[in-house]
Amino acid sequence: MLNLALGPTDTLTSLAGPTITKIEVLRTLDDLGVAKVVPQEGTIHLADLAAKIGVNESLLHRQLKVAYLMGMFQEPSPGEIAHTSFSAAIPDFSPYTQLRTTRLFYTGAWEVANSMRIWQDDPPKDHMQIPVEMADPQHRGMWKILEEDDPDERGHEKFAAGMKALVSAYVGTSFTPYVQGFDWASIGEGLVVDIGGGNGHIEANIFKDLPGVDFLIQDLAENEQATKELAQKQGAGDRISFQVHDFFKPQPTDLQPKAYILSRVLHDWQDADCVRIIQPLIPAMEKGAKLFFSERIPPDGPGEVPVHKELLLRHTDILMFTLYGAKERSRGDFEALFKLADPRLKVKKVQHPPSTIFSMLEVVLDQDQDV
Ligand SMILES: C[S@@+](CC[C@H](N)C(=O)[O-])C[C@H]1O[C@@H](n2cnc3c(N)ncnc32)[C@H](O)[C@@H]1O
Repeated sequence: MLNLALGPTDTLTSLAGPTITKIEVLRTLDDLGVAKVVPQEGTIHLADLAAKIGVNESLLHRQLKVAYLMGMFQEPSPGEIAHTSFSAAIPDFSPYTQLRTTRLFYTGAWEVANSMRIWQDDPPKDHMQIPVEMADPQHRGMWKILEEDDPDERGHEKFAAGMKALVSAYVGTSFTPYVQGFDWASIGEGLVVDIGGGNGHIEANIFKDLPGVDFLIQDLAENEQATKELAQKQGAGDRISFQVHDFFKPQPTDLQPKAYILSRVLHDWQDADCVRIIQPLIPAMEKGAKLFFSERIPPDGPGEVPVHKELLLRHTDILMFTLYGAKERSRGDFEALFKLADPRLKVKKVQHPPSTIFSMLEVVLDQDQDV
């Protein structure tokens, strides 16, 4: 509707101009911590605000004047700055805003067209065809850059915080879809392993709802301390533990988990890598373990979900290509992928909880089927 009202040229002018500026202004004000200094109730004078964050008053005012047009902050009387409900939400979402607008993500986006020109084979012949890797002078992968380039040496910690902010934003303060979206009743008591579980923020928020279940977070060593600290802080020190584990390697045989969780892991990887992540889980599945996935699942066909929701799903599909040469997968894509990993893998249930953009997918091994 808006495109029709504006016409093609104004739509393009808006996209290539003000739309980009809006994102830049959000990033700038977020980076400066403006939303934390503006009081939740009442106002703060512009001069005081500028002094508190240590910037020039008139430069700040120019950024704020764009922000007002987005419904972000307001100036109820000249020089007095107050929150709107939108700007009040900025601090909680800040880790994701900062992650999504980092140099790393932007430089990758610059290379998407170049990557597409040379990406003729699927899977590609070498990693150099991935946009982020093409943009990096040393052609490092996304996780390596994250680890090595963060000025505070906290790249992984910041990434995990971004993931937490994203989940919290969609489901309010609760992680309910992780509790309601999987068949925990069939698990009863025992161990559940979260593969690529980051800093364990999901378990730290659901363990109280699942009294019989202990969780083991497996991830890269960079996430160990953060997981332990978070578990302690939430009073889950005896329920949530951490194991450094590369998910391409065989699973430790002594664990015998009731289920594995893979939340937002597969969308970072191309099909062949996903197969290498799933196959080490088959021995435990032959003993009854289930797989619980949480992923964005775009529709197989048009019109299956509302346009605004499909846009949220397709936006990360492009992002996954930019960062990893990977993708978001529809239910059909997942079924084809599981078949590739082991033909006995069956999608038992897919749930699309209304309160989140993420879907919950349960997969079991059909032991009666011959491989
Ligand atoms: C997109 S994050 C998802 C984090 C968490 N599961 C969530 O839903 O918020 C992907 C995770 O995979 C981890 N990861 C990347 N490569 C890995 C590897 N080879 N072995 C284990 N974990 C890895 C990252 O450190 C990161 O925590």
